[in-house]
Amino acid sequence: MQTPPTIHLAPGARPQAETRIHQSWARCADLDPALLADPNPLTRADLDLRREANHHLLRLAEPCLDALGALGDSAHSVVLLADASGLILHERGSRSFQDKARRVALQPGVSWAEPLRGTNAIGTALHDGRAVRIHGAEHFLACNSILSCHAAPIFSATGEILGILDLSGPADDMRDYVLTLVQRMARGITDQMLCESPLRRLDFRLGREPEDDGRALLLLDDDARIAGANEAALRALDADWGRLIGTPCSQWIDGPLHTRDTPLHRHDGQPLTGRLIAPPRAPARPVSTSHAPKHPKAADTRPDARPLPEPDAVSSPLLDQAVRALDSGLAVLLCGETGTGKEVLSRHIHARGAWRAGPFVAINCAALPEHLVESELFGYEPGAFTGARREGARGLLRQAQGGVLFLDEIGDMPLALQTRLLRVLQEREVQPLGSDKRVPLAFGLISASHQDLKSLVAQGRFRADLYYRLQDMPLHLPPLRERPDLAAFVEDAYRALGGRLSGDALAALTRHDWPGNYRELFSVLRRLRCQHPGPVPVTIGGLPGDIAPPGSRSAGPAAREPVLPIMAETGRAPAPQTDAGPGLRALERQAIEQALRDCQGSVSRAARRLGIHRSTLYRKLK
Ligand SMILES: Nc1ncnc2c1ncn2[C@@H]1O[C@H](COP(=O)(O)OP(=O)(O)OP(=O)(O)O)[C@@H](O)[C@H]1O
Repeated sequence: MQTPPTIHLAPGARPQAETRIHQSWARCADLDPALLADPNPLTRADLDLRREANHHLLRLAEPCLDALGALGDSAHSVVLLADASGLILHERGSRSFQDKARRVALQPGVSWAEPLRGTNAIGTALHDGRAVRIHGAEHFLACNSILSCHAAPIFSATGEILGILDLSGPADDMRDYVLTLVQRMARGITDQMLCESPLRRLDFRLGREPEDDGRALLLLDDDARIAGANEAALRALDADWGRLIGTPCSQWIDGPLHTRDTPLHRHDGQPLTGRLIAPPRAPARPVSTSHAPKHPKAADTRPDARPLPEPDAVSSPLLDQAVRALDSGLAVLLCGETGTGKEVLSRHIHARGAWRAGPFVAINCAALPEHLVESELFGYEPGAFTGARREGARGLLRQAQGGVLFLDEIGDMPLALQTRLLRVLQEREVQPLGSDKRVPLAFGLISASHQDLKSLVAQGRFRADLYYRLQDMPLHLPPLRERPDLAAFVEDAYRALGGRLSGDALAALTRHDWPGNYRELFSVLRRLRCQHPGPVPVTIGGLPGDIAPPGSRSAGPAAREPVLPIMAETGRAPAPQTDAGPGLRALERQAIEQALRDCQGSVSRAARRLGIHRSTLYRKLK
């Protein structure tokens, strides 16, 4: 163990700073010396990927890095931006000090998390979630005593640490104002994030006179619930993010909210002044349906008239996370097997989030015709190429302006197109074919894939930088078989169709693997109900052959009922029918006619009830 540090408290510094540094030393006491001695910087390519993964933070921090970098240059210091794990992403400032800092691995590509570098400003600020200065011998590693470092966490609007801003200089040149400056800059990055949110914002301050404690900002959703806050707002309301987020604003602030400065009151009667600020406008209005794309299978800009299955215990927490992320400008990536509800969830995210006034544009990247892909996505000017529409085309990306762009099956996007898409997402601008103008884009971005994008990246089939750009908030939709409440879910779903299941049938349905997930389950249940329209519970013998265990199909009275050979929309071939016989066609016909009668002749509804596509039903009716 090294000698405990000498604490250099700045004049006016609070004594707990000393305690915090001692606590950090205590945490570091058992660290592995090998880890500390050999910081291994990331390769350039890996560092680029980490930067890409933090592109949102980098874009917001850029002006601060420039401003602090200029200061660092004149003060022989460096300014550093680290990600939420403590890995240094960027540096600016004095070249001569950068060289010195590199000797102790204070450089991009190296993590300064406490477990790897001992007590230090970046790692300790990250651990404590609070700004800190670590000066000279306060550093756990003796080699770092040449440094005087000031670091402050950068918070998201809901209180997660997104990264750390740090200004480090030589230990013999300690300046007291630097920590306050770094902290203000870090808070400024959070404020910028709140100001860019597509939600309404309440700018307020304690008292009636302007003060110098920074603007208190709250993001409000349409129900006037608090969706985000900065640190000044936490101080002004004497609250923390955990208590504020999701609660009605009226629980904390009394008084009418206006777009001009208005006297308000804190819940304990303290006077406040505040005003509502409208969200930044999207650069263009949402499109009308008359601009619907030529390839309806590849893209869908029409509102979906079908009612969405309501979020339940499994999808609700995912929905909350996704809405929060999208509203703070992050890209959401939904991963999950086919039929796990990725599109359903994305439509809910659109309906609940701040982009809901705009369109929902779903693009199936697997179905985009390759030769038209560029023009369909990016749009074109009149006469841009042979065969182009005379009036030109806006392109699907612009159709999503002010709304949500849903890139489904993103793993199937051709590599060349990935490069172009990446550029558009980085620059937030699109240049239609044949045009020299760039059009700014503003929309919430949700992507989805049933494939493991990481392994596609490893195989060179998906661009790593695009992957990181799409997955600010990666969410996994669990397959049906992982639902802890699967039995109750299946039973309720069948009851909602008006039928009942015996215990053994329910057990078999619960044991089934459901490779087609919800799509397959609902298709099977609808088919089952069609075969067993009466009130008698369906027994295991009545289940399709691939779901009932071998031998069970002859067990009960329902076992004699044949299974209709209607192909379920699971994307798989129908299971082998053990009891297929000459009467099957007649039975199928009977089921179809019954469904049509039940649905008053509506082919669409009958097809839905039978679990087949409308076109399949038309074919069978011929
Ligand atoms: N939680 C749920 N409860 C009931 N039905 C659901 C649920 N989630 C999805 N579904 C239904 O399952 C079907 C598939 O849903 P969806 O298209 O959203 O899945 P997906 O993951 O996007 O599928 P794919 O990867 O094949 O595109 C839809 O008919 C949808 O209504």
